[in-house]
Amino acid sequence: MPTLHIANGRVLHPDHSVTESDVLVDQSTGTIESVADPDPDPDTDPAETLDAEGGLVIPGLINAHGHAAMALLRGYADDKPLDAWLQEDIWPAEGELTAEDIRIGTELAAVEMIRTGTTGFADMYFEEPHVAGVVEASGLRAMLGHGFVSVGKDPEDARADMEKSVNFADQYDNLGGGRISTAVMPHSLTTVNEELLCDAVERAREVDVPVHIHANETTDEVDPIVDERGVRPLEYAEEIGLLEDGDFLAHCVHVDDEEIERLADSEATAVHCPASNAKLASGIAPVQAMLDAGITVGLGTDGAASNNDLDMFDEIRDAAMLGKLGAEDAAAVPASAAVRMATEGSAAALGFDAGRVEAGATADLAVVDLDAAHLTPEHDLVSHLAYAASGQDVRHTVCDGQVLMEDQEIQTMDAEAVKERAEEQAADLVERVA
Ligand SMILES: N[C@@H](CCSC[C@H]1O[C@@H](n2cnc3c(=O)[nH]cnc32)[C@H](O)[C@@H]1O)C(=O)O
Ligand SMILES: [Zn+2]
Repeated sequence: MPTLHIANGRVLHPDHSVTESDVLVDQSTGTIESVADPDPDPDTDPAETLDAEGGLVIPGLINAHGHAAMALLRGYADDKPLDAWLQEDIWPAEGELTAEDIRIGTELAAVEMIRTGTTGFADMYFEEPHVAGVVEASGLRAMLGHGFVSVGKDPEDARADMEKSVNFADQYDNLGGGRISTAVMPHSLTTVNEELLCDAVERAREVDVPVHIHANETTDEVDPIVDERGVRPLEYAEEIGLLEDGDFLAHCVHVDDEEIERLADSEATAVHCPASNAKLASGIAPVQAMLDAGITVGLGTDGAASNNDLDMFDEIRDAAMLGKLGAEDAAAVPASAAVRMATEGSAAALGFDAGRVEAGATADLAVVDLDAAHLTPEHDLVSHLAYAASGQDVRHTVCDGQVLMEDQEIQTMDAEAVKERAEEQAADLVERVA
């Protein structure tokens, strides 16, 4: 049975204590076999050793909301609010996206994620079978779904798109050696009409997958629901059958106290996207209040076109910074809470048995190099993860027991070729849109 030995480093445990420990990974099951004191005289001869000397073994970070192929639209349109940005720039460009654009954009995202210690991600986009192909080849873990809207569409086309979302979720769940899971993904509570939303939720239950949706991202999204229905969006969400176990809501920026309570009383989770919310000036989510209420909160970058990178270390820092500003309290969203959002919070939101370095968990890990001026001195390593480290400090990335990056060299993909191809494809896309 092949064993991966992550040796000579320190380990961040689920309680956020740090010890000098070795991690043994059973590569046949992709799980962590043990986290134990370093063995000075190992009598077994592990097939593979990853040297973590001077490094910290952390759970692989999990990006719980995004649109991976939008990496191809990074820097394409900036400095606009959500509605104008989507309608004037992004949707017209997306109208021209081919399956090949999406495959290459997703490959670019995969390279960036592996490079920066992200081992799992959620993706709401289109041409998802091609996304699944990239997930399979890259070795990452992912929760995938076909996103759909009804606004601006012929009702029959919109219904067909909803069916496509259900069929994809049904057919691709648990593929990729179990690394792929799926959800039905209506775009938002305002861009999909009530009838289609209700049907999508019902169909998701039938095929036994969760629902992922953008919720309460901007006031422009909340106000029409309140005006037309006289209820807050999350009450509407519950009325149409959402907020069940496994459902996860992106953003939750403009949620009032009653909605926070409703979400806390439900089995659904929230995914906080601080950088996207700041860049589109959507607002500041009441993250500390959500955590205090007992809501499981994960962390996501959203698409690279509204971030503009997929580095989850940045996201952790933004979550802590914005959380403090929003609560007007420097004690809000402390380092440890922000790190937990990107690890166990995101894992719980996506239903991954990951987000912790512990025997029995899936072996989704990253090793962060601590030997850097910006990570010196070592008063508090959790503080460093939240406030000082970046994805560029990641030395090794492991997912499902497979080494995806060793010594900053990606093993499963040709990073240089992917970048070159993405550059060409993006230029080609811009010509097609013009
Ligand atoms: N527009 C598609 C379906 C939606 S897929 C997911 C969509 O989310 C969009 N998106 C990206 N970032 C955000 C965000 O922050 N809020 C809302 N939508 C976003 C993205 O551009 C993409 O169109 C259709 O024709 O049916
Ligand atoms: Zn989004």
